[in-house]
Amino acid sequence: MIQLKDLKKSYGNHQALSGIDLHVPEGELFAYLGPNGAGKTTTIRILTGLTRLTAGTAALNGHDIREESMAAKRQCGLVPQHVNLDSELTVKENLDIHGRLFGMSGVQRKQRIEELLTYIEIHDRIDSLIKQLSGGLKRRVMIARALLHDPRILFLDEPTVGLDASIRRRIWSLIKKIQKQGTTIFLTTHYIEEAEFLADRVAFLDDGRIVAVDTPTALMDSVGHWAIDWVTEEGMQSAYFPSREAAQASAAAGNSGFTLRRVNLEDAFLSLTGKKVGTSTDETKAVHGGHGHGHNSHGGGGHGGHANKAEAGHGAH
Ligand SMILES: Nc1ncnc2c1ncn2[C@@H]1O[C@H](COP(=O)(O)OP(=O)(O)OP(=O)(O)O)[C@@H](O)[C@H]1O
Repeated sequence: MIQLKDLKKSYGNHQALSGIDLHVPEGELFAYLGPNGAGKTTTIRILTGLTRLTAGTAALNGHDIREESMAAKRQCGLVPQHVNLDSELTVKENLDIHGRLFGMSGVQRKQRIEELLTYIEIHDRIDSLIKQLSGGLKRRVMIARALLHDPRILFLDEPTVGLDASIRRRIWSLIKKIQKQGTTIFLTTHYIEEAEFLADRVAFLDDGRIVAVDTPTALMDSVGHWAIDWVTEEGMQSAYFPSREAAQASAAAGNSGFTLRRVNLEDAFLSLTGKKVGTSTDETKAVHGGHGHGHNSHGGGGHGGHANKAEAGHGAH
């Protein structure tokens, strides 16, 4: 369980977090979604004891991170955004060092390392040097390292950034498997599909503030179910509709090319903030069309058909 009350963080005059309130119950997979600089990593760094909060309170499984910092730290494991394994050491040696830091005995370390490497399916690489591993395998070793002391809460900061789609999906399965064991998972991402696929609930973070917290479905439903996109001189525009038929009817009334697709979390974020979250890797959902459409009719079609502007091409990471 993670509890934040009015959490604030300033770096000099810059307020990175402006009063975050959150409750993540035990066993939940919670995604923290926001664009670059929104404050995702700062939140994780505070919760894992890597940086100090400026105001407010935070607790992990009831342990206040300031008053009971050691107990709070034992509750959690962290997989940081950037690979920070020792590349000249083997998988086993990297994990062993971490176990020593947590005061585990030699027998405990040996047993747990064997168990975890089997669990994450890289036991055959136990004696490989880190520098010989692919990006996906390094990420798995980092997850194993974070789980070594058997934490009840796992923080994953952009766990699949830079990995290709098939490797990303393997990491997603592993994350789901870890959650099934009862671990609370707090994950930051700006991959829309990652939050949609994995999360029980999602928080939208923008400029140090939470603008919405709900299930992915509820957040998407608040916008509509189907979207059409079209390009104007001002950039990409989108309109949202309650049904595919309504979206198609509106698109057919126009006179330029359009894309018909399902609404996603990016649309929900865009509706609330006017900004894009970041990178969408979804290649499959869009359907292209293009005849008879007047742009100004977008958004007028029925319930939920509202328009939004997004800068074309913005948001690549
Ligand atoms: N050590 C620091 N000193 C000064 N400013 C910082 C520091 N760390 C972060 N910031 C600023 O705080 C804000 C939040 O940064 P943070 O790294 O938490 O964002 P983020 O959502 O994790 O972004 P990203 O997706 O790029 O990792 C940004 O404006 C960033 O420039």
